[in-house]
Amino acid sequence: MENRYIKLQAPGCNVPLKVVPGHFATNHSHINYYIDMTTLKTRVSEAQEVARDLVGLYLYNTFVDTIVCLDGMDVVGAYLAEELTKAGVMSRNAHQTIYVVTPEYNSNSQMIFRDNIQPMITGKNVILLMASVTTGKTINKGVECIQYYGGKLQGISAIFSAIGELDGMPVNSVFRERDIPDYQTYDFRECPYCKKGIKLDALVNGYGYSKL
Ligand SMILES: O=C(O)c1cc(=O)[nH]c(=O)n1[C@@H]1O[C@H](COP(=O)(O)O)[C@@H](O)[C@H]1O
Repeated sequence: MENRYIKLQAPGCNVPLKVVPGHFATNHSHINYYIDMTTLKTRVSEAQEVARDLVGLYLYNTFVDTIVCLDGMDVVGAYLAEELTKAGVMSRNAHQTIYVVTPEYNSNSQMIFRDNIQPMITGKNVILLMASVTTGKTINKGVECIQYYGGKLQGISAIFSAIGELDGMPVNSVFRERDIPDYQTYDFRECPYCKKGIKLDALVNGYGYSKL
């Protein structure tokens, strides 16, 4: 798998998206490309570039108090906070600085925030930041969690998103479906690869992949 990477560019973005064609299962669907975000999420120069691209998608009259990171997006989240501040996006936090937090998953796979983190969500202007979005089901869980704790959702951002909006809320992304030629996502019951008896190459989630 490591040798099958294809690097794709998006207009205005200086870092490529690495994708691997094949047959993969996420938590919510089967997909024909694994999108490898490893270096975009962990290499400082790449995370900074992604943050610079994402900041342009926010209006300067938006308030941002907290960035909730899923999919291991904390490094990008910290740079996004810095870029938002540099761009003049305001925070209502007492110390004029943005919080960057990650929810915990409980034993029922629900996203939760402990008591010490809840004040960074309740009544705050929140951005949800993800690595990749395919069906939007993970976004729904994140939004449910933010709203449960009383956060005010101001935006959703991702490095890659196959959808442009969810329930009227735009999903801002550096890379879109059109940037990956022939990107397909299937309900596992309808997956044409499975129907042809083609085995899965790997299971993928926000941490990475495990080959099968
Ligand atoms: O389906 C993805 O977006 C996805 C593609 C991929 O190549 N790798 C991967 O881990 N995913 C994960 O699938 C989840 C999003 O899928 P949806 O819930 O279907 O939008 C996120 O947690 C992604 O990290």
